[in-house]
Amino acid sequence: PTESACRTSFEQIRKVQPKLPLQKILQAVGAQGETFTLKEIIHYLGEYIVLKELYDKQQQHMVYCAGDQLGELLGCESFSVKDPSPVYDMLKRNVTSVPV
Ligand SMILES: C[C@@H](c1ccc(Cl)cc1)n1cnc(-c2ccccc2)c1-c1c(C(=O)NCCN2CCN(C3CCCCC3)CC2)[nH]c2cc(Cl)ccc12
Repeated sequence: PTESACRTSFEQIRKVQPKLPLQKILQAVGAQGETFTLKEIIHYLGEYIVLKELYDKQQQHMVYCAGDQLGELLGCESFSVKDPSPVYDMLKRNVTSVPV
């Protein structure tokens, strides 16, 4: 079962514009352009975590982002991928919706 099954349709299609600090993180993993779907942003953030090895090799659901720009944005030192709320709260604060 893919996690996208539980994603709202909004995340699948509507484009949002990340604010500058989030945009910088997405660009670090090769994202191009100014607007993305939330699904794309989540995908890029996952790549970023892997690329910067922010996840715990033993407990791979734990992300330690203290000292990283991601941690600044999230306002936390670590989080579990099993509890997406800090990430979605951060996204709400760091994207603006693009008028249709
Ligand atoms: C369900 C999903 C998720 C998605 C959103 C949220 Cl708010 C939580 C959780 N998820 C489950 N594990 C991860 C994960 C775990 C460790 C390292 C990187 C990603 C993710 C995250 C994805 C992603 O796009 N995931 C798909 C393929 N991932 C599987 C895990 N894979 C890694 C597992 C550890 C070893 C390296 C590969 C990478 C590809 N995007 C994210 C972005 C953030 Cl801010 C946080 C976590 C994730």
